[in-house]
Amino acid sequence: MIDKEIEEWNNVLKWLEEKHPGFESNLSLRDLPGLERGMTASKDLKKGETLLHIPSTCMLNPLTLLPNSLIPSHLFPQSVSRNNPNDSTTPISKKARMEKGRKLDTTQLLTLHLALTKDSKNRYKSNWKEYIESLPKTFRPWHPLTWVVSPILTQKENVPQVEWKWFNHLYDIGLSQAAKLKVQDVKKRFDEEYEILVEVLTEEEPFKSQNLVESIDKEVILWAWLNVNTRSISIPLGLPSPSERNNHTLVPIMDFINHSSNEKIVTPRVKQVPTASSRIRKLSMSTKSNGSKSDIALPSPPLTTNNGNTTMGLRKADQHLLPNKIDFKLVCQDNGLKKDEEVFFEYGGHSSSTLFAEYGFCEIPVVPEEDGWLNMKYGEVDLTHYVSELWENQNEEDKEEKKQVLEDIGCWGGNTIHCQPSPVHPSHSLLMTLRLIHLPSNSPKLTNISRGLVTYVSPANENSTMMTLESILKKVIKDSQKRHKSLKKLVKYPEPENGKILTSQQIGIIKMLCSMCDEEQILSQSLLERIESGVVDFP
Ligand SMILES: C[S@@+](CC[C@H](N)C(=O)[O-])C[C@H]1O[C@@H](n2cnc3c(N)ncnc32)[C@H](O)[C@@H]1O
Repeated sequence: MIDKEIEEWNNVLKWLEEKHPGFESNLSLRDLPGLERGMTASKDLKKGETLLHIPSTCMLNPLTLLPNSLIPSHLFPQSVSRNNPNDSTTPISKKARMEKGRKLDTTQLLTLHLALTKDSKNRYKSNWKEYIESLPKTFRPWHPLTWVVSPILTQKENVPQVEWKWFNHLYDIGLSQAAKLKVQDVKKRFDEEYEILVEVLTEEEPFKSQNLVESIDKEVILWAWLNVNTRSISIPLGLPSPSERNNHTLVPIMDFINHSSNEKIVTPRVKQVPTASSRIRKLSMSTKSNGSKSDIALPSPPLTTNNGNTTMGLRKADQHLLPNKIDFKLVCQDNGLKKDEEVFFEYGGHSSSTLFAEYGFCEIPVVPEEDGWLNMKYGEVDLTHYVSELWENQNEEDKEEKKQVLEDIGCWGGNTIHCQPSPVHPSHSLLMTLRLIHLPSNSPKLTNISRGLVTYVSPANENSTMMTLESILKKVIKDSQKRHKSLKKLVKYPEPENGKILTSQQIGIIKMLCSMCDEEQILSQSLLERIESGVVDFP
């Protein structure tokens, strides 16, 4: 197994070296049993030395795919002007899709490309074959999306039902309401994309005549979709909004780098630099570049990017980045790297529950004690579920009016508590939501609140707000302790009906979920103590 992975890794390197001039790497694959696959320094490296240079030609996105694909070109996302007012993030109905002419966004197109490589008759060969073979082979059983997508349809492929039931049960008993909401959100996105791709396979030629919908089943699409969603990097491709759905790419090698938010160990952010050959062409071009500064700095998920300072000796005026002519470059951080030290970068400012729902892991502090959690850069507890319960008790008219006010001041949603900047505090949105919940119907203060002129309502309102926050925090702690206990029980008493000892992977996942309980309890307890000691002057 490990030999196979090393062979696949060597094939990718060979492919990059032979077919993609400009590729440079000082990274090696770390593939040890029990450890997450990752990238390490191949030798001692000093500040500023190149860790990795990935040419634009080897990236997998609609622009590189268009001349190299059997997917009909009319399905590709259209390169139109930005900020098209008709673009929307709302999914459109099948009828509307047909009337407008079917188009796939980048996520869907890349998912389709990966899925087509699994055609049993091998009709869809990919120029990225070596890269695709290096991708994770399956996301079952560890990615939480797979815990809520039943493998029933794939029984023919012998996906073990017993294992799925165990993970589905784990989802029920081991996830906080906040994490469940986020996993459900991922599922909703997957279900929508799946429906669209089935339509494409069923109705578009040549897929329709080839009856491809039979050979590319849901399990294949799930595999492809999760690869795209857990591994792509934002980049300005000049494709229409919503940008986070269109302007991203798969990037060989770079997508083997794991996440950390620890500033002491992460490399400087990924730099986007002009593809070497594009510099000459670019200087003689009179057309306007699509790569404005704001495009380049686009911080959209899954992985953050930054142009940093452009390198390659270009003058400031020449620093345009052209879609499809952008390389990625990683350079060594200030304190250098020792040979075999792991290389990380930050995927984005994500909380544990977001990392878990989207990528299937969460970050655990080096010292997983109280201080460790309180010092995490993105430490957070999401109270949405508890606030929604209170919100439901408001009368309908109140709800509408207050929701509008919260939207006006940008405080609708975001009911979280945070540990940075220290000490633990509620978000402004959470405070404003609780203050409004305690505001009498038709209060004259609503107008000034909606104009952003007033945030503090009255001592009595603040008192009620703090009491509610206290009671929510107590509930969070209680629920989290209960969940922690159930998780511990799972490890202690493995499933009686199959009598099997848990695998190390199952135990690892339970430990991760227990850590998320620790984070919830430590942050909530810390805020509770602040409130109980009389700190009520939150801004
Ligand atoms: C972009 S890939 C990184 C490479 C990946 N480890 C691999 O084997 O191909 C993202 C995935 O890596 C894993 N990952 C990334 N950072 C991690 C971390 N700090 N701890 C555990 N798993 C991590 C998660 O499974 C995530 O979905």
